[in-house]
Amino acid sequence: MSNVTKAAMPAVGGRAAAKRELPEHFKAYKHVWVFVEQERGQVHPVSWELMGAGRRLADKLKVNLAAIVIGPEGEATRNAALESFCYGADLSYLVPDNILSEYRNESYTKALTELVNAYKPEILLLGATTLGRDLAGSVATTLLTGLTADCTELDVDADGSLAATRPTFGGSLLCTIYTLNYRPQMATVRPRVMPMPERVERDASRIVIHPLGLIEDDIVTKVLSFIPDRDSETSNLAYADVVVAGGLGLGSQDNFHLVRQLATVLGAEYGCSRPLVQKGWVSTDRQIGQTGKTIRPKLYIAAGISGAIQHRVGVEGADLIVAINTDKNAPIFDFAHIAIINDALQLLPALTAAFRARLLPHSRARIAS
Ligand SMILES: Cc1cc2nc3c(=O)[nH]c(=O)nc-3n(C[C@H](O)[C@H](O)[C@H](O)COP(=O)(O)OP(=O)(O)OC[C@H]3O[C@@H](n4cnc5c(N)ncnc54)[C@H](O)[C@@H]3O)c2cc1C
Repeated sequence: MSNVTKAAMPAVGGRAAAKRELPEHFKAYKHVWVFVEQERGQVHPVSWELMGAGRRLADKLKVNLAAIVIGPEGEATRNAALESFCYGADLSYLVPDNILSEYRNESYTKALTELVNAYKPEILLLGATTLGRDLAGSVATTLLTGLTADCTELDVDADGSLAATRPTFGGSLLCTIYTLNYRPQMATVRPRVMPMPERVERDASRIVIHPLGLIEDDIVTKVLSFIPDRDSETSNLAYADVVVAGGLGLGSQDNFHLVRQLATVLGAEYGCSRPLVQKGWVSTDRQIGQTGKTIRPKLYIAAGISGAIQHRVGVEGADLIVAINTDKNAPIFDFAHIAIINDALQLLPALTAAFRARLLPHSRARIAS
């Protein structure tokens, strides 16, 4: 509704023609906010990644960066607010209330929209996690403002507008989306898309505690108990230092064990391209790419993966990409740092044996000492 893409702009006048003067009541909207996502006392690292991105935007706009911490009363919620200063916050808005113990859309939407209406940020960023996506959508529709989901780049234009860039047309194009005439300008970013800023020990400078005027009877949803997903803790793919992945070039589900074996020897996580998930060879949480996980490992080994754009966007933040492919013209060689033109079915077991011979004596020595 309120979002304008470059592609949809009128030919004459460009974006400037689509921008009207901000309505008077939006002119007071200032500063950049990052929603600090925490559940059961654990802050999701995407929140700190967003603090890094938010800091850059706030510096460009010469405004403050605020961390938004919503959760139950107690140390964990307060610690999340304190920690936000170490990742660059100038101030933190804290809504501590036991009604917020478990995430529920109604109570969190109420808390965040109340904060926005009271303190008026011009930019509001959230992680594109399950919780963040749910919350961002309902906050944007409640506030009747624009939301750009799954951004890969955030910047500020010369006129101070948020330029939120994301893949479109199945990842083959990037489009930059503006929320010109509404506030706040909202965006979500997936974990690992933005680099993690360095943590610098800093004292809390300013915490604003905002009381939430909500009682349990006002909330329709009740949380009876929390049962973690059996598989939710099995993969740390997005945050792994070393990732080994396989694609259709492996030829069969049975051959995927070659990827797992190398990953085990390297102490790495394993992943795959989308077709392997679609074929049911590998579980969904292992998919890497635009519609899977974004990774930023120190080392990424891709075996039998062609390097389609939708895969590339999920891996190009890796420090070192080693690609194994039989086709010397495979697109993955356009962005891999080391290209190995070879049969993955032969090379993967050879690499596993070589690393096992080199690494295992060291780990045995470490265990013994
Ligand atoms: C909206 C949308 C979203 C998508 N999201 C994602 C996503 O998140 N992640 C993703 O990965 N894809 C995604 N895709 C799919 C993507 O476009 C590609 O189809 C997919 O990445 C291809 O997977 P692949 O590289 O495993 O297979 P292929 O493209 O078939 O490539 C197989 C490669 O293996 C090589 N090969 C063959 N035999 C061997 C061998 N013995 N040894 C070594 N190499 C060999 C071949 O030369 C080839 O390069 C998406 C597509 C769309 C339209």
